[in-house]
Amino acid sequence: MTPGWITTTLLDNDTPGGWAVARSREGFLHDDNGPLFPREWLKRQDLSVFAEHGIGHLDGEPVYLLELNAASDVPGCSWQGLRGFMLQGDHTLYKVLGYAAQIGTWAREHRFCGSCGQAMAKVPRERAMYCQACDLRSYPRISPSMIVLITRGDEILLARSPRFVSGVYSTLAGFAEPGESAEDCLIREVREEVQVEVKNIQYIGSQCWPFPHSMMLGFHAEYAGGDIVPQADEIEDAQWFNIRELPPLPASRSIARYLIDLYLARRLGHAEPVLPG
Ligand SMILES: NC(=O)C1=CN([C@@H]2O[C@H](COP(=O)(O)OP(=O)(O)OC[C@H]3O[C@@H](n4cnc5c(N)ncnc54)[C@H](O)[C@@H]3O)[C@@H](O)[C@H]2O)C=CC1
Ligand SMILES: [Mg+2]
Ligand SMILES: [Zn+2]
Repeated sequence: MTPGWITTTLLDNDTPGGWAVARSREGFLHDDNGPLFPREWLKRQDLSVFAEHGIGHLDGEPVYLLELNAASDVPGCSWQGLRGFMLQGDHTLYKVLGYAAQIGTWAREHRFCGSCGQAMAKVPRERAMYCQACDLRSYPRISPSMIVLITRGDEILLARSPRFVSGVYSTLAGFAEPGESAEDCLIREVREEVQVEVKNIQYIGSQCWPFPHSMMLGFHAEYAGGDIVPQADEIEDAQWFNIRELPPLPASRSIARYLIDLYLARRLGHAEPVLPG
């Protein structure tokens, strides 16, 4: 048995047993033991199953996703969105659910060929959908996004979007566009969002962000010039904050929070945090 969570495409839906998670628009089903259920038990519940996907092995046991048409009532269980599992509880289980969500969404959105419109079929032993007419394979979509902490000595640049929880400020982020390097994207996003120039861009680390399919690439950059001008509509407010007087910050498991905590630790001589993958 290999411990931990390993994704796979090798599972056969006709082989009984293993664990299963159930996902609807309301999130994942869970009870007091969490979101993993014995698969055969789950399939006996009154669920409207849209698709079933073998997704991986957890501590050597196969795990399947039951993608549902709608949330239904299962006695003793309730539904919780993926963000709730990200914020608290077992991080490995959150990784299982994050992968399940991305596979479920992608498979649902790639039932038909984007080129000719015919039905696509699952490719055996590969996470891909295939159109025979076009000889076209569609793989799960991952959207690279840059996220950057900009610093100026003891000050850090944080901003808030109108979508954030009230009071919370975070690092700047944005999606890569075709034709850009990671650095090009970072420089463009920072210019667009606050009209500031940066230098000494350093890659720090990455995080899968399955909301719905981002891959966050985290950077540190130093301020090089310009006065903050927040982008209309996108940025409600942006400010330089002294590291000793910070506003409410993003959730502790996010890479945004990690980039901030890492800089604080280095600046103040504290132990460095660990980035949850
Ligand atoms: N894990 C973390 O700590 C954080 C993650 N994020 C994530 O980073 C990503 C980018 O952040 P934002 O500032 O919202 O992006 P952004 O600054 O690029 O603005 C969002 C806009 O980008 C466009 N867009 C949406 N999906 C896209 C895609 N797949 N490719 C290209 N453009 C797209 C839309 O017009 C949308 O309104 C989001 O997924 C967000 O949830 C943002 C901050 C912290
Ligand atoms: Mg942004
Ligand atoms: Zn086609």
